[in-house]
Amino acid sequence: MCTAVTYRTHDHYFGRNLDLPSSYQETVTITPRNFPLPFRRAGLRRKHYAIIGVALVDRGYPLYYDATNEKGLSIAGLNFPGNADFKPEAPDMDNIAPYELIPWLLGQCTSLDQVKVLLRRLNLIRLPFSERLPLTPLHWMISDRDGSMTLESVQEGLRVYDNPVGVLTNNPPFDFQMHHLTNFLNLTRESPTNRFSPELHLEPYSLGMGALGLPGDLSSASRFVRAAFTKLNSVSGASESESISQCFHILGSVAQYRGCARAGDDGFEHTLYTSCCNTDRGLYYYTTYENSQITCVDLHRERLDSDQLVVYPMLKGQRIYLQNGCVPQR
Ligand SMILES: C[C@H](CCC(=O)NCCS(=O)(=O)O)[C@H]1CC[C@H]2[C@@H]3CC[C@@H]4C[C@H](O)CC[C@]4(C)[C@H]3C[C@H](O)[C@]12C
Repeated sequence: MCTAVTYRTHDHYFGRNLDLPSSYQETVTITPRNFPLPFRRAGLRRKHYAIIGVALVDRGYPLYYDATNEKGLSIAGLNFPGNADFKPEAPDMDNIAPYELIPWLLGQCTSLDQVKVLLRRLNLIRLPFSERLPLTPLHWMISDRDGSMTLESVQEGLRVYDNPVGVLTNNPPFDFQMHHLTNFLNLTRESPTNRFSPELHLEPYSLGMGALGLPGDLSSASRFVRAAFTKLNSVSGASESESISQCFHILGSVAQYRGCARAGDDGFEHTLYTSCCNTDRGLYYYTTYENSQITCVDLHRERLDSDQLVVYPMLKGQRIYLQNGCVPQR
């Protein structure tokens, strides 16, 4: 499963964990403004906003998992098995395949208001990218500087929710996740006082007891609550370094460690990468499961008027700073 979050200090940040048993060869991919973007049922778009994010490039097409455009609009796709339902083509609608949604919206929109206009005509269709990469059940968090929304194509149709938390995980559907927060309305960052019974003398024995009851497991419902609590109580300085550090810590609170959640015969769910994009400046930061050093790719260092994709492999090996010249064995 996955988690996406936004974080705001001086600048705006959009990040996600990608949790899977194994990777697909994803890369940090920049789609410049003149890269021709073919849409299977919605024509060819020759000019669009530039996009940076993580994608699998297949047959020359950027299959984005999460991305931000040069105007700071961001989208992440997360697994939504059993609930995502894509539709047959419909006349007078923008018929968009799920894998096309990110380039479709980020190519044309600068804000959530513009996205909302396009969503009125959007029909997410049951059209796979290829035989090797079939349809996968996704839902999306879409964010700009001022807010977030959740997009779910379910049996009843397209559901668009305001997302005042700025967090998305996986199942169940988003209206459940929001309502579920009610169960935790009593949690607090402050030290609690005894409300259990005036007949007993009960005192906290540790800091952090105001959040006793915050779910610690890796289920998507629990990760939603935990990421929300961590994010909404986050305090950090506004510098770039302090901001991204805090954003990585929020995502770290819901990261998955290999071995704790079995994923079928394929192995164990683990956080393949964590990203945090400064959406105001087009800086895409990431770490991987075995590389805790933060790596950054800058959208604005590329030739954004080009027509060629730019692809950076994710740096995956652990990088250890040898402070006194030590030589780790093996
Ligand atoms: C699996 C991932 C979600 C992570 C997650 O939640 N994992 C829980 C697994 S489990 O449910 O717990 O077992 C999602 C997130 C984004 C997705 C890609 C989006 C582009 C493209 C769309 C095409 O249509 C199919 C291939 C394609 C490359 C997609 C593959 C896969 O679907 C990706 C990686």
